[in-house]
Amino acid sequence: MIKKIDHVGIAVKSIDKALKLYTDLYGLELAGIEVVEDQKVKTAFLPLGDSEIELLEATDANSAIAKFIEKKGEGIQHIAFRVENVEKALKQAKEKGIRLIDEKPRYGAGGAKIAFLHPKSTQGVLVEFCQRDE
Ligand SMILES: C[C@H](C(=O)O)C(=O)SCCNC(=O)CCNC(=O)[C@H](O)C(C)(C)COP(=O)(O)OP(=O)(O)OC[C@H]1O[C@@H](n2cnc3c(N)ncnc32)[C@H](O)[C@@H]1OP(=O)(O)O
Ligand SMILES: [Co+2]
Repeated sequence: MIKKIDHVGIAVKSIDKALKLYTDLYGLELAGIEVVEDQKVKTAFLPLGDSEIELLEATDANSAIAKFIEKKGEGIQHIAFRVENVEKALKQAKEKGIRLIDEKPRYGAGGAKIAFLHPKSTQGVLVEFCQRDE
């Protein structure tokens, strides 16, 4: 079902500040910055091999990212698995009794279709299913 790690989502207070580390020290290239209103986040994608780093900054106090940082501080917030078809993946997860955060796909950065599983069902890892129609 999952084909690869599409990206690792890292919650940061400031993308500008975090970018210095990812570009200057790690030598990654910034591929793009996109605000995803629906998720109340600003994202910055940095390709890394077959995957990407996604830096996430809250655009609103009610953002999942704002709450995450409030409670846990900055850090790895989710892992995104690339799937062929998000709807199918959600159906399979639901059939296996996995608690869904999203019953239907939502808009993801770069026009991806994304949906989240609840960490309570996934050994404490917030998982994002991510479909990109390349
Ligand atoms: C757009 C872009 C893209 O890729 O295109 C994105 O990624 S958007 C990325 C940002 N958007 C999202 O993350 C959307 C999905 N996330 C959510 O709906 C929410 O963050 C959530 C439901 C996972 C948690 O909501 P919340 O913080 O209000 O809830 P709570 O604080 O009560 O958390 C409920 C339980 O989940 C745990 N918990 C909360 N957040 C995480 C996390 N990131 N990873 C692992 N566990 C987590 C808490 O410790 C708690 O466990 P305990 O009870 O044991 O303490
Ligand atoms: Co993501």
